[in-house]
Amino acid sequence: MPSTTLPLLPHSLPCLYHPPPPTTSKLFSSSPTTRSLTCSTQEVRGRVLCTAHSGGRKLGAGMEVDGRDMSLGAMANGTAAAGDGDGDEKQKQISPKLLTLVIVKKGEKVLLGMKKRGFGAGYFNGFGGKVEAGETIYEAAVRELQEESGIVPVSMEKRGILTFHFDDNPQPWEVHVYHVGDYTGEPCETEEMAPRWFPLADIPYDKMWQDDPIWYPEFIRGRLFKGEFYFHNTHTLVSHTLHVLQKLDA
Ligand SMILES: Nc1[nH]c(=O)nc2c1ncn2[C@H]1C[C@H](O)[C@@H](COP(=O)(O)OP(=O)(O)OP(=O)(O)O)O1
Repeated sequence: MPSTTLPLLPHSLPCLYHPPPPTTSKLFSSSPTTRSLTCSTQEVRGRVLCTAHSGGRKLGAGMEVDGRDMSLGAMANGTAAAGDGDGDEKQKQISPKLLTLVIVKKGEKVLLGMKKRGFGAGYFNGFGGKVEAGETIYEAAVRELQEESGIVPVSMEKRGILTFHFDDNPQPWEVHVYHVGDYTGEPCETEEMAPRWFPLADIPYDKMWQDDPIWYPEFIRGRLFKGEFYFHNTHTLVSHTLHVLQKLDA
């Protein structure tokens, strides 16, 4: 079937939104998060050794379990830290960086932006970015949408939480995905994004992050979802889990 790609939005349209000057302080985490990992144990010379796995990946080994109920956290250097469930981690965990991603879906089409600079440049994606100090995730989602596409949501609801793990970055990214069905203003090209409408049947997955073909279909079906994605060298998807939910707990 011939492609029915919709035209690019006019480049010359001035964006009405003028972002405030950048702030220097950024919020990189909400509260410390304990990730659940699989721990297989074996006895070695009278001591119990734990090997931690998450998403099929071995994270590390060498922890001694002394009979208490232990929880494990993934660490920067790929090892595991132990706590007894009351917050006394022996090593500090790396909390995920919080980000937002807003996808505008109206009728049978979706608004994506070609990322012009920074992380993910060259990919089509929704609009979003890092949650800054002093703002809620929802507020960050509204701000990033406005900064990157020039539009303001009339209604917006959270649809998913995706966590991206990288073997070349110790800090996971927790991306909160929102749906906008109605908005005010006109999408226009900004310094960061060049917006463009795509028919739902023609989403350009070959020019998007490798996880997108896995969860976009659930987003398009109107479902709630939570996923974990593991990347090699930032861009190559190695493994994942994705769960469709009745309710999002965060
Ligand atoms: N694997 C992935 N799949 C996906 O669909 N979106 C991803 C993704 N990894 C990151 N993203 C999204 C999350 C977020 O909306 C965006 C990355 O945000 P940015 O780095 O552009 O943040 P900022 O706009 O705050 O950037 P700066 O102002 O340049 O620091 O890419």
